[in-house]
Amino acid sequence: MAFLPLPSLPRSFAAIPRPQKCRSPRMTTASPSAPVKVAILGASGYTGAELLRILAQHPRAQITTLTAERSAGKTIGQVYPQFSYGLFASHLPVLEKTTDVQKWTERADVVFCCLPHATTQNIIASLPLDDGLRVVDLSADFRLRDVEQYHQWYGGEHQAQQLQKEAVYGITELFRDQVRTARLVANPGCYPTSAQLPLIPLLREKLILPQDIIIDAKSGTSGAGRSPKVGTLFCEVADGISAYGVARHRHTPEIEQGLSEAYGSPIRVSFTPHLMPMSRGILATIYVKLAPGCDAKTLRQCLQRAYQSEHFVHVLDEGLPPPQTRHVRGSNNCVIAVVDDAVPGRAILVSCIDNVVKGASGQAVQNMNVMMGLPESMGLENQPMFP
Ligand SMILES: NC(=O)C1=CN([C@@H]2O[C@H](COP(=O)(O)OP(=O)(O)OC[C@H]3O[C@@H](n4cnc5c(N)ncnc54)[C@H](OP(=O)(O)O)[C@@H]3O)[C@@H](O)[C@H]2O)C=CC1
Ligand SMILES: CC(=O)N[C@@H](CCC(=O)OP(=O)(O)O)C(=O)O
Repeated sequence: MAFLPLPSLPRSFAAIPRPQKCRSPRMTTASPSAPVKVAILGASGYTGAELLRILAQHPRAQITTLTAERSAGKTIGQVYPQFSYGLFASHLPVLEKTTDVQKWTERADVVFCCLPHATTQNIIASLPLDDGLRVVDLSADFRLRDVEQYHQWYGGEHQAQQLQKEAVYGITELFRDQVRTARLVANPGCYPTSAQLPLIPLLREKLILPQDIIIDAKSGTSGAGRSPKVGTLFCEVADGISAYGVARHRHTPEIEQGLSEAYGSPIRVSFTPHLMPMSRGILATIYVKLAPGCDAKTLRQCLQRAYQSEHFVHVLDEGLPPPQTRHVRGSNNCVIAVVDDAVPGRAILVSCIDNVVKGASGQAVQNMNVMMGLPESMGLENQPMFP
């Protein structure tokens, strides 16, 4: 987070990309060395808290607004004691109500929206996007472009259908050019990030068949958010593992949308999420059918080519043990392994992320960096926490 004096200006900051349809971009009037003013809506939730942890180390971000619902009026240190110490804490504003839009948008260049699904679309529709405000939405409200599909999976009419069509889907490595000029980025879901990073390059190059893709994924309980629910109580989660949303999880259409666009025709997948007795992490084990003439080596080489210049996506060499959640914990990394299945004609991909970092707040900051013309890895250099 920015406490003056600010570090020297990154070269790329001189040419901040213009958002689409922007009438008066806020940052063009600011000095190039000015901090990027950030509002976090839903700061008292897990993804909001993770944004705070990341932005505390971001040299250009200045947090000007934090909002909450039940916790409005409190300091963030009263909600999360870890944020009550030191210089960082003394610069943080008190949590205010999200609904006071006029008041807080005047103090923001970028808004991170960490609110529950369905609540988000009304809030975002009321924001002055035409005035240059840039938004990264962490909820699912703007991820599905098809209005009918949204209705089918989330229920209710979408309240901002134009923005739903306009929003750019923000897996940064795969859609960087669109993210750069977007007014509204739909930050992907955690499971969809873990599945699409390995699958999309393979489907673009048609190295795997579009049929019979099976995604078996396991998540830590922070994925369910901080609001109390029976399903995430200690006794329900500890000492066991459970499948949930079997054959009907709302991330299925999100994954299918990305894979279908990559392949050029509709793809259906079998996707089963599981809840694990751990706080963070996603491990996705993905079973695919190889296109004629391909093997695990062909797939690995394709992924290594696709991600060779990327800071956060790492494709393991042959023979290395598959990634574990503890290898990415607290980092913005996605680590991928590719192996030949014992069954001829099939391969197995193992993909690992931290659900609240690359699966949510880390990717959101990565998108903000791209949108604001900052170095993409700024604030995201954290190494994984192990043990
Ligand atoms: N957790 C994860 O791993 C991921 C989550 N997401 C998505 O990001 C969003 C935030 O998730 P997460 O942080 O886990 O959720 P939490 O439940 O932990 O936090 C929700 C936040 O929204 C606020 N809030 C709740 N109801 C309302 C309301 N009616 N109006 C305004 N604010 C409200 C809460 O305030 P208060 O606490 O004060 O009531 C809290 O700050 C969700 O849409 C989620 O699906 C996306 C990817 C991964
Ligand atoms: C463990 C757990 O409950 N996970 C959440 C997914 C969290 C996430 O990435 O995404 P959304 O933004 O789409 O909520 C779930 O299954 O609904």
